[in-house]
Amino acid sequence: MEAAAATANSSQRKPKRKRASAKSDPELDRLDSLPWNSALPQNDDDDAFSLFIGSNELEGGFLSLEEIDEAEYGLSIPEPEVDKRKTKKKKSEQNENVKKQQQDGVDSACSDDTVVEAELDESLKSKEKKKKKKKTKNKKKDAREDQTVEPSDAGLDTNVKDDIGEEDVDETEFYAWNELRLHPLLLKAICKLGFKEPTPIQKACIPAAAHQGKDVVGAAETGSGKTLAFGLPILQRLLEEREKAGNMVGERGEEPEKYASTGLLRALIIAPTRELALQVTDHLKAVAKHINVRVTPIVGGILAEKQERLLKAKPEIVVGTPGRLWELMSAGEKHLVELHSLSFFVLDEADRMVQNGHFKELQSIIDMLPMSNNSAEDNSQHVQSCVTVSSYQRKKRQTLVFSATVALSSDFRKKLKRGSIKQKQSLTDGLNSIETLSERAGMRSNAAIIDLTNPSILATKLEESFIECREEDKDAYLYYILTVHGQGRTIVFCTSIAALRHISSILRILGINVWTLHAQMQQRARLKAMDRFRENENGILVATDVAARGLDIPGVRTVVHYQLPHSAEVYVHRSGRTARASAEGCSIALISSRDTSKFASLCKSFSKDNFQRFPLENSYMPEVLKRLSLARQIDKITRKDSQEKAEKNWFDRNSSSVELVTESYDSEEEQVNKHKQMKASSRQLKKLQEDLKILISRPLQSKTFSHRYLAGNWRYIYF
Ligand SMILES: Nc1ncnc2c1ncn2[C@@H]1O[C@H](COP(=O)(O)OP(=O)(O)OP(=O)(O)O)[C@@H](O)[C@H]1O
Repeated sequence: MEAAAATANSSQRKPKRKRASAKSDPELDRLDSLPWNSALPQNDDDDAFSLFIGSNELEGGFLSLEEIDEAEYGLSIPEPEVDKRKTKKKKSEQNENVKKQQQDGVDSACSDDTVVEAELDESLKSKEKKKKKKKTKNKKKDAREDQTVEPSDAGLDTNVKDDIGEEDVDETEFYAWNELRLHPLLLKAICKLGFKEPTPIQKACIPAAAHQGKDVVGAAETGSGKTLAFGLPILQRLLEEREKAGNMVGERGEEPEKYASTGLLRALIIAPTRELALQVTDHLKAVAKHINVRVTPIVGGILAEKQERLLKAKPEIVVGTPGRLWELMSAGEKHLVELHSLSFFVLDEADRMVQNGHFKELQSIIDMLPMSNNSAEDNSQHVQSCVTVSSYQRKKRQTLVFSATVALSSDFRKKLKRGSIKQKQSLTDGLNSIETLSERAGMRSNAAIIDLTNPSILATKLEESFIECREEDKDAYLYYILTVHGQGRTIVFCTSIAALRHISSILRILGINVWTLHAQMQQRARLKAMDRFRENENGILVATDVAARGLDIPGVRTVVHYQLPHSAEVYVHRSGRTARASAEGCSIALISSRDTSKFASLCKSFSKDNFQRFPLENSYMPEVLKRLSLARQIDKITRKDSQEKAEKNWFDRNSSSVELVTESYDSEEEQVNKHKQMKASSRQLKKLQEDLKILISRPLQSKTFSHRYLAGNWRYIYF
């Protein structure tokens, strides 16, 4: 049953439902017969001065944010500190202007904020007065209803008193969201987050996913807001169900549970890494701030008891990694296997999950989803829990697949039309793995396929550059970038943990504090590194590609490819950690002779003949190389010492475990020599450390300057 998506601001006309050819559902018929009652005050007299300032009237317009909150949800957003009369006048002029535009057929969603001062005629004023009286009456009536209709467990927090901070919120800045017809409580959170307009991927995906009930395949550059492009439709659907249930309860005085059962898993979002799953959770919680929806991460590294406790709370939305999710689902975790009420199945960074071996787990998870092309009744036969799933909660499940680099074959839609894939279909049957997963997840042939990736796929404001150098000098050029160029947060990407360990050790010896992130770290250490990096606005994170995908850390100004990645996709995701949400950012690749072929294919895959050279000031390099020479010697000695200590400890540990009495087989003379060597190297280490300390105590100066004290004043002498 393709139920028409109701909107929070619908017009009086009840949306017509498109009835599927299948036999009708008495329950749905009963629901259909009920009078449709939008959640917002209606203006009965059609020619009344419209309060709507959003999309065209046929679809129902929008109240402005503060009118919704005041009129409907008992929220008081204080007017900005300006002359109230003027604001009122400006607003009614705005609405008058919009009404005029609507009559001219102009889409008022893009109504011009600088409304021309129009003369407000007497009739409008009298309508305004009548409207005001009616609105107050409505408000009282709705407030009464609110008490009876919206009980707290329906999840709408109707008495949110939110300090949006009137001085910094000009509601006219948020009109761009009107066209997406999102619920006021979502708009409220968006407004508070300061998101002035939807990003292109959100504009393109939300109508299809939230109001047309479609499956979506979305691809857009990194940092373009894909998380909310799938997150907002999920929350919108839950709010609409609850609101509809609330209206029904108002009409019939029954329990809301009957219409909008809570405690069911409604959305399952799968992300490739723990960090990304936690980040998606945070983003969703931020926009779900004013509604009672539980969003829970299911990732490795969280204690099993904690995980069980979280699931016992029966979250409506679960965000997890494939491994951990499958581990719990295959163990029969109740909340995760009762999927009959699932309305959304989301794959975030879908191609990454396929690449790094999660394909099997993903397929197993998908194979547990009830087949989405059954009618509502068939699903109900699979209901294992005692809680019935209301008829509109049994709407078709929507599948949303997102990434910055989703590669779809041109005839993907045709393949979808071919009907569901044979269970054992191998990957070689003309479907790539994303398409296979999408089809197995029940993606329908009318899916909205939205690819906003620009030819280079990279963020528009990303400056890409490279530095050519010797492999052994990469650490020196990295030191230069961090000390001379460095501004804001920097992420340094390596492909190997050995390289990561080398440069993080060198940088620490040079007095630069770095955090590291790689797959061999314990979960707790990884999360701590991420937190510290986020806390420090000039933080430096040295990471392997585990951090490449999806991580959204604000203020990352520079990405350094210390070692080039193995694929163009990984390069895109690495570089996408900066220049997010239309911010500026730069990515710098260190290219040695080993990297030339990889670099050439990278340039080819982005159809770029070459990246721009990074504007290096070579005059700094002599000083830089001097410091690096000392640092490398110190690193070599300390590494050798720690290796010898580790070997000795290992030997002692193992010999004591087998009660073997150990004695040194070195001769007296050898032992004396060893001791002398140790003394010499510790003296050398001390000397090197002192020399380096003097060097780094001075700011890094370019070699072209020589400071001389002359006749009581400083004068620079150029060589
Ligand atoms: N409409 C918006 N206006 C401004 N900022 C937004 C908007 N939507 C999301 N953001 C912010 O933009 C940043 C990037 O969002 P998000 O992580 O969803 O991008 P993404 O496309 O998923 O990136 P990636 O491909 O790296 O996963 C986040 O900090 C998010 O809070």
